[in-house]
Amino acid sequence: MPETDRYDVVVIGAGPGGTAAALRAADLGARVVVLEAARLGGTCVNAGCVPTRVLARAARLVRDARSAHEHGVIVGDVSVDWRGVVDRVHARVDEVRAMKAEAERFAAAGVDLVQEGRARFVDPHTLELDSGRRVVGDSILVCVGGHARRLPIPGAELAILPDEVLDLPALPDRVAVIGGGNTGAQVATVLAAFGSQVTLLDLAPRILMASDADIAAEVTEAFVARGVDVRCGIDGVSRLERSASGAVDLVLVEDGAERTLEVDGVVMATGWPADVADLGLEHAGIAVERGAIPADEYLRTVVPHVFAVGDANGRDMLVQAAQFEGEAAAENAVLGASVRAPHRLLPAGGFTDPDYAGVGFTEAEARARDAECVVATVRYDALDRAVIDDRDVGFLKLVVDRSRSTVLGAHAVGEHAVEVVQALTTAMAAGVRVQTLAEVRFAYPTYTAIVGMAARAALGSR
Ligand SMILES: Cc1cc2nc3c(=O)[nH]c(=O)nc-3n(C[C@H](O)[C@H](O)[C@H](O)COP(=O)(O)OP(=O)(O)OC[C@H]3O[C@@H](n4cnc5c(N)ncnc54)[C@H](O)[C@@H]3O)c2cc1C
Ligand SMILES: NC(=O)c1ccc[n+]([C@@H]2O[C@H](COP(=O)([O-])OP(=O)(O)OC[C@H]3O[C@@H](n4cnc5c(N)ncnc54)[C@H](O)[C@@H]3O)[C@@H](O)[C@H]2O)c1
Repeated sequence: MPETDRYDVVVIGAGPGGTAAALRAADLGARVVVLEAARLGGTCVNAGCVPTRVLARAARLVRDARSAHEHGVIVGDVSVDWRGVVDRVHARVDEVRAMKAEAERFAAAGVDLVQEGRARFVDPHTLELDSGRRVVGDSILVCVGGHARRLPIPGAELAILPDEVLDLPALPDRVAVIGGGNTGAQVATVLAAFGSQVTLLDLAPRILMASDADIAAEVTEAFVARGVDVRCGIDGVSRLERSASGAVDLVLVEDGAERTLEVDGVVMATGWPADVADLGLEHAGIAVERGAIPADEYLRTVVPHVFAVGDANGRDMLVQAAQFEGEAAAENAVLGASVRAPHRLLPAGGFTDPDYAGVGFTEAEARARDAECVVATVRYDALDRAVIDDRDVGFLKLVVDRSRSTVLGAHAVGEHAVEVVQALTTAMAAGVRVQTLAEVRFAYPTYTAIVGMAARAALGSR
């Protein structure tokens, strides 16, 4: 007979969502176990945010080294040692993993950690691991995250997924990135900075569909200025074929006509379905919809003692959302449903070049609610610090209500755009009025000074 353990709360997955959930549930006095099939930390640390940030930093270094002569600094020829870049990524990931020390934090909180393979439901309260061990929970928090989607097209095996970029033996001379969401845009930025000729393809009419439309337009313009071929609104990618020269022929349909693009590599960044294929959700009575586990505002699935958190529920696929949802679900599981998602303020940003970020309503969302809302945009070329640094591409757009008192949304592109939006998120969380933001004295010369400029513009413009 396999061993069976009983817990108040069983957490599946130790990414940002599962880690936050387990620690919160333990904090509330529950007996908690975390089941993790792979490395602690989940997508974020091991394959997502952290490696992407290290690559983004290397890409900036290339850019800055190439333009150093404009500042009177002579650097000489700049080239990329791809193996060196990859080694650096792995080293930084290990450093961040060590810093996060989930196992130690679980032990200190009295949370059991079981790493005996993948967990799957055998009934609504019981999970079985690859080892055969069974774990029973009063509540089960499904924090399994997701994975990159491989398009179901002939020759798909000739493409790589975003986390496989680091496995490339060398940088491709010509590369097609399919999908211009946050992931595809970041992959495009990095490969372009490292010298690849990048074509970015998307079915959607523009890249970064989740962002404010002006953000997408500005990032697109910057990409094009750097030689990235951005092709949105394509009808589809039909197939990939190995060409006679050993390259890959990517066959796409654009404006109704079939075209072939010869490239040396293809990266598919076309979506992020939940990791549910082998989770046995059918044994718990839960159906998957559009690649995710449906959950209500309290993060409960159709089975009330089973919660779906983070990327697994397919809503806001961000670390900050997963952590918030993990804590909320833990409280709802232990204390009874009272904490709701989604979150009112969820800043998000992408580390392309230039950076972009947003919080709150986009202009389109705000106008759909009230066409008379006020929008003020200040461009980086009016910001002293951006001009001083020669980083004057970008803008901050502030969306405020028609009475010009409340910030409804903020969207920025440009150097340190994510930090600029973060500053506004803090103000929005504190309910700071536009008038107050306009009166704040910002240190000179700083990027965040643009917050005061935009607030003053919002008060002045009709
Ligand atoms: C390239 C890339 C860059 C990103 N950059 C950012 C960024 O800059 N900022 C940001 O906020 N977000 C970013 N994200 C998104 C972010 O990584 C995710 O939103 C976040 O990791 C979701 O956390 P999670 O806990 O829901 O899932 P995950 O982090 O995916 O963790 C899920 C865990 O569950 C485990 N698991 C899965 N199935 C089982 C099973 N059956 N049994 C046991 N264990 C299982 C997995 O091994 C994994 O450890 C990025 C994503 C990608 C792909
Ligand atoms: N910096 C960050 O915060 C960050 C970075 C990466 C990912 N993420 C999150 O992870 C999640 C997944 O992001 P993602 O970019 O991998 O996926 P996504 O679903 O956000 O974007 C996929 C893109 O691929 C396009 N696409 C789909 N099928 C296609 C096809 N056949 N041909 C051409 N284009 C096609 C879609 O139109 C879409 O623009 C998102 O929620 C994102 O917010 C966040």
